Amino acid sequence: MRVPFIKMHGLGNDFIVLDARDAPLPPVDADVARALADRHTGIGCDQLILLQPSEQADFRMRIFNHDGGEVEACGNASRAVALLHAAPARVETGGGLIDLRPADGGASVDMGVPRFGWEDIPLAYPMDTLTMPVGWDMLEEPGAANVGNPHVVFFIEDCDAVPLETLGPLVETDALFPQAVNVNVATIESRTRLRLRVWERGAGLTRACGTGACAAAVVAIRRKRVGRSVTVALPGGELQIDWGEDGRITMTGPATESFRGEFEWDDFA
Ligand SMILES: N[C@H](CCC[C@H](N)C(=O)O)C(=O)O
Repeated sequence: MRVPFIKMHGLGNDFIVLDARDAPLPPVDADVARALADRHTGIGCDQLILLQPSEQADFRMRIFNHDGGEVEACGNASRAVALLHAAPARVETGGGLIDLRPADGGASVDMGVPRFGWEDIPLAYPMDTLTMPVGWDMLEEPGAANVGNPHVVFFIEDCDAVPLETLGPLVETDALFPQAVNVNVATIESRTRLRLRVWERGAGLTRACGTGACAAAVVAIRRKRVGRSVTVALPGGELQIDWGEDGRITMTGPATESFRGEFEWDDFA
């Protein structure tokens, strides 16, 4: 069976998008996702995005990490899907309902209300999540947030100096995080700007992470290090994060369609 796909990215965080809203596809499981995501033997992506019909929203967006694991949220992919859909939409995700609004060359996404309770992150046991009394080598006293998916955020003098390829997986898989965690290292540059690098759960170092930008911004705001409107500068480019008085996070930034193609399903299933 020949299956069409759309290759997209948000600031270099790249996706294979399978659109099954009008015509069903064979079931996508971890093995299929991992095979398609493989950059040597597959098509290659950080996340595989599957669009399906929804009973409770305009459509459903399912997210599979590079390692095949299905997860609840993906900020950059939400903007890519908004570009594809080319109209405002309410989308069902594993992390709840989100609202997409295409904006010139990208999109604005209502990412909902972040949660900060230790059991919401989740953590394995009770702990203050604004300044956690834990550390791994040079990474200490992070904050945590669930923005549809779990994030831990370390504030560092220079986030570019962190050996994230070694410390990232150490934190990602620590037993403190029963569902693993996305690992963010941030440097505050001013009251309106922070620099961010992310080791993503199930995907590793990516050029950008939309939910990471949301998590780093709200933790920095809770710590009164920045105002409620923050530019987050990631290796792949910038996102605008606004945390409204209503508690909802709005993320705005670019999205790009790279190319379209098709593959033989049986080669990957
Ligand atoms: N690795 C993330 C999913 C993708 C998030 C990132 N690509 C984004 O743009 O938010 C997780 O396991 O929760």
